[in-house]
Amino acid sequence: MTTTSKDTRVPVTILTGYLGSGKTTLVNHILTNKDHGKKIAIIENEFGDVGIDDALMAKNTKAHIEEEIVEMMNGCICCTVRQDLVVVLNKFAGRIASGNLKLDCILIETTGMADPAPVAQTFFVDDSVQEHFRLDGIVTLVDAKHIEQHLDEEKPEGAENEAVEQVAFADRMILNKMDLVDKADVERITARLKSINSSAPIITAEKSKVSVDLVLDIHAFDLKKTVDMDPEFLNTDNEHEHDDTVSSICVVEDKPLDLDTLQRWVNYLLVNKGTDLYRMKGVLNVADSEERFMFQAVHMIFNGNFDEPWEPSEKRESKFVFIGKNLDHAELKEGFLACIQTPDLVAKRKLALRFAVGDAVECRTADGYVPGKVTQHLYRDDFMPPGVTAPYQIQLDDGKLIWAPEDDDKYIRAKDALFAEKKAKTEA
Ligand SMILES: Nc1nc2c(ncn2[C@@H]2O[C@H](COP(=O)(O)OP(=O)(O)OP(=O)(O)O)[C@@H](O)[C@H]2O)c(=O)[nH]1
Repeated sequence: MTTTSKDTRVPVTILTGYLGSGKTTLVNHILTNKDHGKKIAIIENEFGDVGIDDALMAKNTKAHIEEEIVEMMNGCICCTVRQDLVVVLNKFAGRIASGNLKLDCILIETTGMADPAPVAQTFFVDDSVQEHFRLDGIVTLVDAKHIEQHLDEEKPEGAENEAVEQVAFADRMILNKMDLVDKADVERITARLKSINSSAPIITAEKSKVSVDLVLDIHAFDLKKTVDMDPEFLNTDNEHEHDDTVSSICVVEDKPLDLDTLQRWVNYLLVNKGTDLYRMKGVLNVADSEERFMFQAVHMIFNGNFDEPWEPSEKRESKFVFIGKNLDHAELKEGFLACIQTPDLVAKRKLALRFAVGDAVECRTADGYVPGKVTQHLYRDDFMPPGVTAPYQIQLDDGKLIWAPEDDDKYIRAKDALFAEKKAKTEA
């Protein structure tokens, strides 16, 4: 079947792009932008065993989705769950045929590790899918900061480079994260993308903000062009192989995590493992917080914040997904579990502090350093931000109770430190 102006089949967009390139951000943008007036169904696919994208989707986004959103988890859409895609599409077709659903388009968000070709193939080899749906275009998100690393990656014998495939099969590319690169980078990357795929227009964007008309219902997929590029495109026996040095690990844990320990550990990972750790995502249950901690990292770039409160009906548990190359699963799991706030961990944190309860100290206040005594370790009150504990509570000599945000001389130091310092200098 070919596309004609009378074609009433529902257009389907395949949204692809490497891990962390901004696909979910684009879906959020489309769903919260009401101006396009389109009724859109989203089909989501996640690489790991644990679904996180649904939780990462903003509440206001969800309000626009109604019941159409479908999340398909556990695996890769281009391999194991391809048949599930056919089932979901046929379910939509049934609802449309019975008048229960009217859709202007469908958006399939693939995993960052998916090869878009086998997903696109579904629209030409499955009769029922072909009858009701038309592949409108493959839109590839490109992370301007990290794409070169992924295009350059040497792959094991026989394995495909997914980042290259995603660029090669694109009908349109969105060169995203413009805020993280300069003009020279953009020129170099654009030339590189064009050398792989000269026909797909490249749109630059920040935070995946592009006009919806440039992405949906664009009539961009061209079967002839695709078969010319890849003569095996329609061959259903053509197996593709992923690079199995890239893997994912998911950890789910219901005991609350210690924010301070978690931050130190994540910092360690970003600094020491950021090259091979392509992606981290988490929805975390942090001790002393009624709000969920939402967590995202792409290589060394990290975003994390407390978000909406846990719903009363929601299970307070942490879900953490890591995706990367040559990951040491046992080490990551152990590192994560070491962030659980146990009595031992709390005792260890107290032991690591420089001053004991009762020690005479000086604290920096608006009036300079003021003397006082440590009254409590790991202090917390309701006025403090979620999850945060201060290393010390101190009673100043005038009776006032304050807390020190860090165990650092900038905030708290030994009593008479300045005097001792001056004395040492004079003696020297
Ligand atoms: N600095 C910057 N960050 C961005 C931009 N667009 C998206 N991000 C951030 O990049 C991270 C990944 O974005 P997502 O939209 O979740 O990426 P994704 O492609 O859906 O990720 P996967 O589904 O894991 O492959 C998030 O922390 C986003 O906030 C951008 O233009 N600039």
